[in-house]
Amino acid sequence: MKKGFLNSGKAKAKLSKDTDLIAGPPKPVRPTEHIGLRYGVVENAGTRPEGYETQKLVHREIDPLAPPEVFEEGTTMYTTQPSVTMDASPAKFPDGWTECLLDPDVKALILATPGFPSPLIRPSSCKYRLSPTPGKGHGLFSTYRIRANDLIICERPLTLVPAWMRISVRFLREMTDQEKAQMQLYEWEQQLKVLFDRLHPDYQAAFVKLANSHQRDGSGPIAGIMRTNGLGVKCLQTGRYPEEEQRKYRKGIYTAVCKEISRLNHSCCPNTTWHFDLPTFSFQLFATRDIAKDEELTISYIGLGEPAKDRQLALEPYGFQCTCPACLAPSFSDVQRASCLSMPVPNIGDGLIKLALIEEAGLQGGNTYSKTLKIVMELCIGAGDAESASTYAKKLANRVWSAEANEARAYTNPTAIHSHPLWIERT
Ligand SMILES: C[S@@+](CC[C@H](N)C(=O)[O-])C[C@H]1O[C@@H](n2cnc3c(N)ncnc32)[C@H](O)[C@@H]1O
Repeated sequence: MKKGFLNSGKAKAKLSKDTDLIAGPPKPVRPTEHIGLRYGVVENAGTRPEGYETQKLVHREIDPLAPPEVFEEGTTMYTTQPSVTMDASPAKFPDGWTECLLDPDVKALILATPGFPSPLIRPSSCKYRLSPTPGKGHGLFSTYRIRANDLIICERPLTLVPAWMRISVRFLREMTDQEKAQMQLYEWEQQLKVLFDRLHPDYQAAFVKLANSHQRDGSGPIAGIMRTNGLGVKCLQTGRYPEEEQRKYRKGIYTAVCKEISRLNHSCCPNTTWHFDLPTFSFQLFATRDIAKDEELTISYIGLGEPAKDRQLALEPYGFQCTCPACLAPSFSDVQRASCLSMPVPNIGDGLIKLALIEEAGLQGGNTYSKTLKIVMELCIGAGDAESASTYAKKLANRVWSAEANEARAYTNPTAIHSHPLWIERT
């Protein structure tokens, strides 16, 4: 679409879904940092202090192809990705699309991704069902035996929004911190409502069916569902935020809600893991070990290296007590986890022991397992054993979700190992 097109009568008559909106306050308001989101039961949740003025957001239609530098600092953009026409329906576009709230430079990054938007990579068949699960609401269960590394689900999220956002709130002098936090949640909901209204009715229906563990902390209904079901997307970093701010405030990280994958319950020994694939703009869910028919599929909502009591603390916003095997036997599993994850790998034998111990702890979906496989592969190269090195490269390459898989793909046969820098160095 050409610049200026949006002002033409033709454009107004035929508003297409690739017409983006930007949101911003009517006059400059000093942006405020998140005070920190509360959860659980918050007193006076959802009430607005007397005299509080709701921020009126101004939405403007813009040229969807406008470069990021034309936007004012602090502008966020409502955009549909991949872009579809107004009459798009899930039946016509089974790959689906996502309603996004993006920083303009992140939208530019998505559009510049080689291959974007590629069609979804579909698993050979549907291997799961949604069923009630005692004490956990609903969950996903396998309908077939699933093998380790198999792709189980591939889906585009319904929504994608920043995990951290500048939210303009006109604070009154007498407001307490609690009230300020409540007003941020209130204003956030107003912005999310615009996004929700852009969803296709079928997607809206799927969204409102999802769990909400934030019903008594002042989160609006849309924010509550996002806080309960959002999966983190870290690959949309544009270098705008320093690393420290990314870690501390989750700046530059996005959170996405899915119709299917958001139905997965948590386990500290999960049997699946997921990865966001930018070219297809989709989440891919993989089995991290063999899964029996009718077993519940689980992911981890949190980091798994910490002791059970810290993990439970991190799970508090989700409002449940974890009863996975590791949490039921913390005195054993805390030691088991800490020792296998920190075990040094001076030789191939120790590497193989470490891999077996990580499997025993149920942590084979994690980074430490991939990193150990890589070290074992490199130790095999050092020992001049191209055959074994390629076997471990193959295992690594099959772990599509891991950061190391891409590089390993080049070394999955013994001849290719001869082109590995470490092999060249030793010969
Ligand atoms: C992302 S949703 C998962 C799907 C949800 N069970 C449903 O019915 O749609 C997260 C919510 O599921 C429940 N949940 C997830 N894992 C659980 C677990 N291990 N034990 C108990 N409840 C769990 C909690 O209520 C949590 O807030």
